[in-house]
Amino acid sequence: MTTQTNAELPPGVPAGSRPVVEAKDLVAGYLPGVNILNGCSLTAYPGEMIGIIGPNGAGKSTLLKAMFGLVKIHSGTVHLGERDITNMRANQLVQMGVGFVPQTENVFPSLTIQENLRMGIFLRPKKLRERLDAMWDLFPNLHERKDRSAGALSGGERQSLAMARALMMEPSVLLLDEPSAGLSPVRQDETFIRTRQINKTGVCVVMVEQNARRCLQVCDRGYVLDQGRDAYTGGGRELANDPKVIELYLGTLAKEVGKE
Ligand SMILES: Nc1ncnc2c1ncn2[C@@H]1O[C@H](COP(=O)(O)OP(=O)(O)OP(=O)(O)O)[C@@H](O)[C@H]1O
Repeated sequence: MTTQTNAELPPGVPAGSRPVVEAKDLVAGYLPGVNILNGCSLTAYPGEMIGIIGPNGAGKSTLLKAMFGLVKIHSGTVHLGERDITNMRANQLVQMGVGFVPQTENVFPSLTIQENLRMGIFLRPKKLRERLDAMWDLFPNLHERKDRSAGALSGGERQSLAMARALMMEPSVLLLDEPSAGLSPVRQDETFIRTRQINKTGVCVVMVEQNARRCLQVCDRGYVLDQGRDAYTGGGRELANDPKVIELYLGTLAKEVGKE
């Protein structure tokens, strides 16, 4: 893993901090000989909330999946703290403290809310009660409906449940793939606020988002991916106002930033 001097740490990250998770120079893809990531790097420090944005097909979801062992990494490394987790399997990573919430099919629709949360911690059943209580505190709306089937939930509630399920194992890093996708603007806003609350409980969050402007507003730092590489990185607001980033997003971010 890279040893960073304090001078290289992002603004706001306390001196002496070590990365919680670090992906370095990832080359990865779904099919032999077809790379989607072409040398992509990302570092998240304790307490950070990181946004990954970029044009369609840039490889944002692929980056998260590669970090979670769902896409084969051909070269480059992923570290969780000091430990090399490159190409480890997802079930191992969950045990080690990596949570992942996919964009779709992220709950068991035929199970109740409470049963879904139980599934999230079947590897550590002794912690069930304590973690359930923590989740009811964080997501009181889920508690009210704990015996309701997950299939009957609205999009926003389902997204909350998916996050809660991933949090049952007390991950040190939570990877979220487009948590606001398909939600109304109000529900999107709630999702961003909720995600920030989760982050404030001490979980490092790395999220892919289509809603680039809102994502950059709430995140400490962002990465802009283009063609499988991290083209730009910086503070959230700094990136949102960066002409180069705006240029890459002509037609999307450019218009939105112009409204501010
Ligand atoms: N399961 C898969 N098998 C083969 N190719 C895939 C698979 N999933 C994604 N891809 C390809 O990988 C490329 C990057 O996809 P990815 O979903 O990572 O992009 P993205 O930046 O998240 O895009 P979007 O914002 O549209 O979701 C695309 O060309 C896509 O077609």
